[in-house]
Amino acid sequence: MCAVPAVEVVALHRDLGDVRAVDGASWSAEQGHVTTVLGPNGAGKTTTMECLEGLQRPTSGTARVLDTDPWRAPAQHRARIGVMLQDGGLPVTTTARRLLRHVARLHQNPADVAALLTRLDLDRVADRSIRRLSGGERQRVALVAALVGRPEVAFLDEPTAGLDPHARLEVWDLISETARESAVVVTTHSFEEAERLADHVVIMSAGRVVAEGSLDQVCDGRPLEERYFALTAGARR
Ligand SMILES: Nc1ncnc2c1ncn2[C@@H]1O[C@H](COP(=O)(O)OP(=O)(O)OP(=O)(O)O)[C@@H](O)[C@H]1O
Repeated sequence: MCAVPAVEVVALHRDLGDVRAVDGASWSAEQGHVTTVLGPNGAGKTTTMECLEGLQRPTSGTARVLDTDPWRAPAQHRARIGVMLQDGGLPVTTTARRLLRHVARLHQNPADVAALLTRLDLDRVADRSIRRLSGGERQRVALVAALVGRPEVAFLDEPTAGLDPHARLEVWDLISETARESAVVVTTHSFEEAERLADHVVIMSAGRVVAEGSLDQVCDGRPLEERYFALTAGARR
């Protein structure tokens, strides 16, 4: 018997006005794996993620998460999913600690907020309003908010963009640990991040998937960076 993948995208199209943001993409992500999605600006990564998060409706094709259509999913489904959006999307008048305790209370079996704050070096700023945090601090709060409910699937849109090297290591460590029990899907522009984290790699270009597989399969004996440039040459839009 073949288990259904935690995340499945099949022939996904998404038109936004006269732009075909996603153009027939198909890929999947498994429980217990970090799947990294790479691709040039405008390749359709965020649009695909938003279809999987139930924030956008596919024009055609399917996006399924835990064998459920995210667009029509009930609240119980959403509680099983963690989402970190590219622009954070955090309320700014509350403190990180209050926000994260609130999010934790929405879940049945949350992780320990205090331990996560310490782990991501946020203790010092946790009682300050989010408005007064640095960009990198906010980003780590957004990551904790996505993971505190111990989601079965986590979608992390560029989780380490702009983080300092210490913070990046802490975040990579947390993502790898999370993936022991979940499916984690990470969009990134960092080859280093993909090489360190990925069990599975998807490369998108101009709305399509141009490569998918393990790092070894996608790289085929060459550096990821070299493969990426060869696969996406001329496709920026
Ligand atoms: N609301 C919108 N209306 C029209 N076009 C849009 C809209 N949102 C996104 N697009 C276009 O859809 C395409 C895919 O955008 P998307 O944000 O999915 O790319 P991306 O791969 O996430 O890029 P980046 O690496 O810059 O985050 C781009 O050409 C973008 O300009």
